[in-house]
Amino acid sequence: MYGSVQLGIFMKKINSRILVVDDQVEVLIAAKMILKRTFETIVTLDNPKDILQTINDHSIEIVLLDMNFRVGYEDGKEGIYRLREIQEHFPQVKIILMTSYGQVERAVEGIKLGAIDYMMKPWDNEKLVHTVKETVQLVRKGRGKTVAEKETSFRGTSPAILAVYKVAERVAKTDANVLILGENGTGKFILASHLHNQSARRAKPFIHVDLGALHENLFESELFGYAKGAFTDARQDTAGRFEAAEGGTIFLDEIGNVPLHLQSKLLQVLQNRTVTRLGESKARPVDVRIITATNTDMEAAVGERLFREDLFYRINTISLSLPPLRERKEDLLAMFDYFVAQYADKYEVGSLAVEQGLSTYLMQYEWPGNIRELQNRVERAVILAEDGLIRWEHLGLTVPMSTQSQDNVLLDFERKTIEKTLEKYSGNVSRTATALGLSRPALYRKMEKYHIRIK
Ligand SMILES: Nc1ncnc2c1ncn2[C@@H]1O[C@H](COP(=O)(O)OP(=O)(O)OP(=O)(O)O)[C@@H](O)[C@H]1O
Repeated sequence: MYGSVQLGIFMKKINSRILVVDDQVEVLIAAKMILKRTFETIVTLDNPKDILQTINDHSIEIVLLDMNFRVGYEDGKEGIYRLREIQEHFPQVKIILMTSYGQVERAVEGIKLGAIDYMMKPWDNEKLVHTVKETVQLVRKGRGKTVAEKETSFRGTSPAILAVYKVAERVAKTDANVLILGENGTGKFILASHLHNQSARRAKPFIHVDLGALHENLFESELFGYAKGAFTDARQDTAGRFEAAEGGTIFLDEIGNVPLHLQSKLLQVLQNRTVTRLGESKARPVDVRIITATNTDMEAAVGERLFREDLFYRINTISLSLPPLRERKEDLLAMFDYFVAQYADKYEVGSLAVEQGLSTYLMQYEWPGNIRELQNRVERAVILAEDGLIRWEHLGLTVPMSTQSQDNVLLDFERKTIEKTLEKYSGNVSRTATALGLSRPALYRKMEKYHIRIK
């Protein structure tokens, strides 16, 4: 019943460039056969010495890297060496390690060094494809971070964000379905992964599915899986994302985009806690926590009958609303500094200063793209900054100038900067003045103006 109509759709591959490195040619052939069904470009290599050149020649995004390349040297050291080499030259490339029985410790060492994941050889085909798909998503979303890094993300101290995270801490421990609301770029993904990481399910998978990016025709097979022969291109039994998340959490992003006829299928899964693969009649139980997110007004969508009310109530046991950045401006400057430091580190540009008065403009701007926009603009600015100074024009923004409130923000910023710098230099006025690019008398005048005393 899922025959030829879907053939064309299933032949559409994920656009990604993947390199598999292993000294055993059979392994390369097998990996290529499996991966090429799903991914666009698969390059294989049996000599690790050519890795860097190959990554460069094919603009590789993901490397599946064996850990041993010579008979008699099976301690995984060479894998670690190659991992470091790739990271040094191509820090944006994501690496999945392939390891044999008995070498998990070495693979874990690799994860600590920044590899995204590891696969045991001989691998399970479904898991291989699944892991690579997850990594493609990380590449796409620019989130090639390890779990540890995600946890260190900047949260802020504004009442608006603290309130959300206070509820989140309580909710995380439960299995309640959570609906995260918020404009694009407000940190919904970060919050969802935080909920998972704080839950008892943390050691199990966290599976992110962007329903907004998922073609309607792929919805069922992707989420629920399919049996061999269910449609022309279904060459083997394949688990869907719900099964992949077994024991863990599934994060259904952009839930508001699911068309009505598919909402009922989703509702069935949520109600029965079972999934039925396409082409099968057997219902398989799944133990999965469900977190959803959207930037659409769900109540309005329910009112307009675009979203099923029963499904809405089921996903909405608890809802958490992330404030837009313009409503948490208390966090803006600290978050700006956080991203500057992060990108200065990434691009190895040393420490960067910020043009005087820049914070005024930052505070004036509305940030319609929220944290993502701030992050992207800072990245751009760090790249464009000259002589160690970030200027307004590096951000590529235009904002009207010179109102009373802007002046106040500017003064406030200046006062805080002086206080912080004095603190940093333990009240030493000469060193503070030098750090701020002021003469000592000028600094004293400003300290007097702001009533700053040395503690
Ligand atoms: N608290 C935070 N600390 C550091 N970075 C953050 C924080 N919140 C969000 N970001 C960054 O901002 C960007 C957007 O965050 P995220 O993807 O979680 O938002 P979103 O609401 O899921 O966006 P969208 O709705 O567009 O998918 C990401 O690159 C993320 O790393």
